[in-house]
Amino acid sequence: MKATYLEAAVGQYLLAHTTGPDDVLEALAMETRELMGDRAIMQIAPDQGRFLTMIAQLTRARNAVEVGTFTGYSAICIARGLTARGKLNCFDISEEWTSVARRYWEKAGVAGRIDLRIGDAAERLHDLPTFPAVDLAFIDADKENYGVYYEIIMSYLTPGGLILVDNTLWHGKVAHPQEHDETTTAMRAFNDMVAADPRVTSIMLPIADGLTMIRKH
Ligand SMILES: C[S@@+](CC[C@H](N)C(=O)[O-])C[C@H]1O[C@@H](n2cnc3c(N)ncnc32)[C@H](O)[C@@H]1O
Repeated sequence: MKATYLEAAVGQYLLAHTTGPDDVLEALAMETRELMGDRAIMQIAPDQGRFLTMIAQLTRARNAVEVGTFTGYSAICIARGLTARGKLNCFDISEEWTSVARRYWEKAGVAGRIDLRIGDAAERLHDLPTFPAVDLAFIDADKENYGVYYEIIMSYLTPGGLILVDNTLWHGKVAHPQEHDETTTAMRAFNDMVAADPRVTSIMLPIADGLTMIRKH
């Protein structure tokens, strides 16, 4: 369970009362555990996946961006929620991990709506076309660079567009000033920056490891 700040029974209850993943996502989660071992923890949780699809549907998103794709679970969830001719541009540094993603995108029937760019997202995000504007983004990569990705995506984001950011509670450590490790400090700085950003309205949701939803004015 990713919501480590919740009592385990409450976390299990919450998952049991959320529409679960389909067979393709279940198989992807299983293969990711088999291939990646401990690294499989990087995959988003099933309730987050459900949330991403719903948000894409509710916002009628057409042009989405994902930073941090890994084996492709969140990308499937976003792509499934896009409008009929919607596109998702994914960014990741790993050919190896995203080769699994490509296989599962085919199985999920969403390969045709996803473009994957391999390389450092801080550089590759600048390759995005300026039209159509981005209306939905998901940031789930190296935490120390969240601020960089946020600023680049903001420059492509349409007014009213949404950025969703994963791991913003960072196991609850951001709320404890005695925690000073590099990632906690980076995540705290990112959260403070978003909360003070006059360009946006934001809400931090206790879903999985913390998911912040940010709407550009
Ligand atoms: C937490 S995982 C993403 C999990 C994914 N969203 C899912 O649903 O399975 C983080 C990913 O960010 C990628 N990453 C790390 N640093 C990066 C960078 N500088 N640019 C692009 N991707 C990066 C890693 O290769 C890894 O696949």
